Amino acid sequence: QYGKITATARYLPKNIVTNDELAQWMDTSDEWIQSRTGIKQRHIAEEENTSDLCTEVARKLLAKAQIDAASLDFIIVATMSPDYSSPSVACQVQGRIGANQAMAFDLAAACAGFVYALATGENFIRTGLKRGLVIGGEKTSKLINWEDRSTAVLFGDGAAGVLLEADNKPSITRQMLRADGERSNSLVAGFRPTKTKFHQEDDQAGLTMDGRGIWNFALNDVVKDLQAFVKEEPIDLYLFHQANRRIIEKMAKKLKEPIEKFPMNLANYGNTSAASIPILLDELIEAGSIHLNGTQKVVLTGYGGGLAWGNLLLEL
Ligand SMILES: O=C(O)C1CCN(c2ccc(-c3cc(CO)ccc3Cl)cn2)CC1
Repeated sequence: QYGKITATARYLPKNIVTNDELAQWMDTSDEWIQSRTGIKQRHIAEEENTSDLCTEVARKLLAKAQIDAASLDFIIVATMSPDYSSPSVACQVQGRIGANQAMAFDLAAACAGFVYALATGENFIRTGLKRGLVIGGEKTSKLINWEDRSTAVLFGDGAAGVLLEADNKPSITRQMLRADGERSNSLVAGFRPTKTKFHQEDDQAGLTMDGRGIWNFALNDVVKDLQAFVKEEPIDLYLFHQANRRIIEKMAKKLKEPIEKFPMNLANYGNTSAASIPILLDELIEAGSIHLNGTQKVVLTGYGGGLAWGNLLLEL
């Protein structure tokens, strides 16, 4: 048996912050942000934390699929911004929706997290589990250094995910998961300093990113592996992690594929890290661009902090 995506859902915190709003108290401008990133606005959670965003997604998935939480075998949450080290976000979701038969754990692969998590869910189904949730959820707004205009304007909060169920036909037909820890300082966030009787460390400044380094990684390593991954196979849609419009345009050019195959919604959400691909997937299904009738070849590509990156080939 194989995994089949049978429902998708997204949840965005209600507070929308426009570029102009940021420009009121940060030395930036709508013109700079839009021209360099393609971002126009982002959702920033207030009292809601990552577990709240992911719980809303789980509730929507159960309602859409008309299934009972107790019928779930697993819940995997991909996040770089969990509420706690323990309990995991996945366990918090499991308890809040009453999925008392589901094992549950978080997966940390930053912006490649959803691709890693969906591959992991697929592998559980191929080894016998029947049904589970795979969710990407972030509140990176709590990790960001809001004094650093080079990163604070890029990120947004949000969550989205899929219901994955056993089916006798394969639809996630190829996986490629990669990492390069030698470039782990390319995107750093969430350090917990030791402050004990035995050892004391200073706080770190909040999220830092080597933009140039990740830019080159995306255009070189990610593109090269993607070419090997798709080989000569005709692909209908490429759902890329929504980090930056200009980067995606350059990657499409290097792949010699028309930009129409690379849908982008980052104007509305900014970079939502592990949530960006499932938010895009849910919007495309809602808009009818993806029909879920097994006729389309869709590649999901996550890439970012770790460095971690990965591709999945879906026949949706
Ligand atoms: O134009 C400029 O000056 C700047 C140049 C640097 N930029 C970047 C660079 C890298 C990323 C990025 C981030 C992640 C993390 O999710 C993953 C993947 C990527 Cl490609 C996003 N923006 C912004 C505009």
